[in-house]
Amino acid sequence: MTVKIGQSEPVPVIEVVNASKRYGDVVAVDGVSLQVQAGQIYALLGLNGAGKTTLIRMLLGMITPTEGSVSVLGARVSRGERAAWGRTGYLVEAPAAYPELTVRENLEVVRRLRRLPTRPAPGPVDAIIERLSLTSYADRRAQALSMGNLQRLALAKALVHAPELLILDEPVNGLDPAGVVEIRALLADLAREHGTTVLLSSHLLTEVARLATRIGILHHGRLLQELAASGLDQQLRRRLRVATRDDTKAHHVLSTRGYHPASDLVLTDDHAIEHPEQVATVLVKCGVPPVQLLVEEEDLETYFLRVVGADNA
Ligand SMILES: Nc1ncnc2c1ncn2[C@@H]1O[C@H](COP(=O)(O)OP(=O)(O)OP(=O)(O)O)[C@@H](O)[C@H]1O
Repeated sequence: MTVKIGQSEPVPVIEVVNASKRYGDVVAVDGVSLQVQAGQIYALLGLNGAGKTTLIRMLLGMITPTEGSVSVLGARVSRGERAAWGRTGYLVEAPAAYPELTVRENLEVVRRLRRLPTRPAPGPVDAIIERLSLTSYADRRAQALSMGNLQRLALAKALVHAPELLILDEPVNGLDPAGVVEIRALLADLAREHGTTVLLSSHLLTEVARLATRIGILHHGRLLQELAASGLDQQLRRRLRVATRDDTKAHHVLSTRGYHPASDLVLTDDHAIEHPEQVATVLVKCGVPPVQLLVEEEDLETYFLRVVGADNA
C-alpha cells in the first residue's frame, strides 16, 4: 500500500514537521520531525512523560500543535478534520467499552458507527472476534472482562474496519506474556500480510525491539534518536571483562601494552573486544594467565537509559 498524490512520489503515511506542544511552561513535544513509511511498524519509545501520548494525540487531531505540522495519509491533520478517520484505527486511552454490553455488542456499535456492511459472512465483527481470540468471551459483558481481554477488545475496536494505519498508545499494557506474544504476532502479520502501517508507543525497549521495524526515542519531548530495529545490535556497547590471580599486575601489563583497562580489568578498547585471544596471549606471556575472559554486551534497557541520559539519575 502506498499513498500517492497525483503522479508524484509516494508520500509518507505519517509526516510530522517540527511539531511542538506547550502547556504553559511545560514543553510536552519539542520540535519533533519524523516520517513513517507505508508498511512500517514505527515505535515511539520513551519514559513516562516523554511526550508519546501528546504526539499521538496530535496525529489524531485531538491536540493542535503549538508549532509545526502533522500530516496523516496525505492530509494535513487539524481539529475536526475527519479525512483520515475511516482509514485509521487507534487506541489512545485506557481501554474503554460499554460495560453493560457484551464484547460482540460493543463491536457491533463500532461497526454501525463506521457504517460497515455485515456481509459477506462472517462479517467484520465475527471476523475480528476470531482474529483477536475473543470467541469464548464474545457474549460476556465488558464489565466482566479481565484487563487483558478488555485491552484485546479495545484493539478489536481499532481494527474492525481493517484500517490502513493503526495508531496505538502502549498497546500491550495490561496483557499477560501470552497476550503480549499474540498481539505482537498480530501486528507483525498486519504489517507484513496486509501492508498496514503501525505507529505505537511504548516504554519497553525489549518489547519494541521484537516488534518494530523502526524506533524513535523520545525524551523530554524531543526525538533524540531514530534507528532501524535491525541496526540496534550495532548500537549496543561491548566490553571485555578479564580476571586473573593477580589483577594489579595484569592491570600494569595491559596498560603497558596499549590497552586501557579500568581498575576492575574491564576493557573497552575495540581491538581487545575483537581479539580477546591477543589479550590472553599477552597475559600468559607475562605470567598472569587469565582465569576468565568474557565479552559482555550492553542489554537493551541499559542502552535506552544511556541514550536518554538517565542511567545515572
Ligand atoms: N494537558 C496537559 N497540561 C499540562 N501538561 C501536560 C498536559 N498533557 C501532558 N502534559 C505534560 O507533558 C509531558 C508529556 O506528557 P505525555 O503524556 O505526552 O507523555 P508520555 O510519554 O505519554 O508519558 P506516559 O508514558 O506517562 O503516558 C508531561 O510532562 C506531562 O505532564
